[in-house]
Amino acid sequence: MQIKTSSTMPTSPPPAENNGAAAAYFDFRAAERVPESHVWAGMHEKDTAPVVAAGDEHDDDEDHDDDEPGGDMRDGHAVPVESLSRAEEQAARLFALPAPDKARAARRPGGGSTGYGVPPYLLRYPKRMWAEGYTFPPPAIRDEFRRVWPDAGDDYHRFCSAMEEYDAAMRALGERLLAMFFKALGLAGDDAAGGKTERRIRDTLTSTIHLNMFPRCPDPDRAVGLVAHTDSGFFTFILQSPVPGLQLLRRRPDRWVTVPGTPGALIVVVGDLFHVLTNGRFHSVFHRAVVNRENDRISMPYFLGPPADMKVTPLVAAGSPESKAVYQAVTWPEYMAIRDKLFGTNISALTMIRVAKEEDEES
Ligand SMILES: O=C(O)CCC(=O)C(=O)O
Ligand SMILES: [Fe+2]
Repeated sequence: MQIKTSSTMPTSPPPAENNGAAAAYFDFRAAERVPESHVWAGMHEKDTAPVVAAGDEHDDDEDHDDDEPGGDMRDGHAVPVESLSRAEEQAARLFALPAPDKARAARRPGGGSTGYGVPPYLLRYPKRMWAEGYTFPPPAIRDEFRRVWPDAGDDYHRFCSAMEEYDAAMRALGERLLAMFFKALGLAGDDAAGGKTERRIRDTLTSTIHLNMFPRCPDPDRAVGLVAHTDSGFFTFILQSPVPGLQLLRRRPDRWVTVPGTPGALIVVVGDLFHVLTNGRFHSVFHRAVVNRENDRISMPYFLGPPADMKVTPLVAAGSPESKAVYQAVTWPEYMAIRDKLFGTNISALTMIRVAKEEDEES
């Protein structure tokens, strides 16, 4: 199945002052109601046109047939299910640890996003998400989680091995998907101009894992698991569990589509830098996570992107209708700096680096 999406910017709330003290997680387990600090009043109403079951979504005549989908469910992904379920099981064990154990791996000042706690960019919102989480680059797994399990016993080793196995599986999938995408774009093969670029991108792909826990919520309509955003890198894999919660934004009319809880299915979310790389032929997709009253939900998004020093330059296929690059070449940090400046506005960072009109641009 395919879910077509594109890159409208939904409304976002005004920025808040960064408040370090707010970085600590609230005790979700004990909550009998959603406290003011976590209430996103009006957010769902304003952003959510009726939520449509994804199964009703396949026919899509009003969309652009020649665009590639921004979000795509692939359940024939050939990733060993044991690798996925072992990682999920270990993530669940991690989140079930007592709060002080989890907090030992807290994000360090100046340490970027790595660690446990509210990521710096989420602290800029006036309200907190109904979620807790870890962020780490796979090479840091053993160091990071030694903080949670200082004795480096069996629990530590089981966790690290499961995450390393997950990393290897997702990375291999990322490399395969990259090859498929290049083929779909007519850029594959040794002779094509894209062949060299493909190899360079594949050989330098960087990755980050998020482990998100969205606890069940006494008033899910007034809380948000993760606010609407696009991922900024190339693409992200989000494994689906039986508990739904991921929503993708679909256009015309704008509405949030709930991805069904299909265990073992992987959603591929296209990020902004892949939008740039493909010169707008693949659209980055707005998505968010909602919470529910009955069940906790764990997600383990796996992000793939370029190294920090790589200029991402739009690939223009010979003989394709887009004969000119639509976007300026940017590195990931340059792009993030633009996104950062635009926080709290409804201006998309992609618009800021656009140098020519996209063929399919909405008028
Ligand atoms: O948990 C999900 O389904 C979405 C997570 C996500 O979009 C993210 O961490 O960037
Ligand atoms: Fe995301």
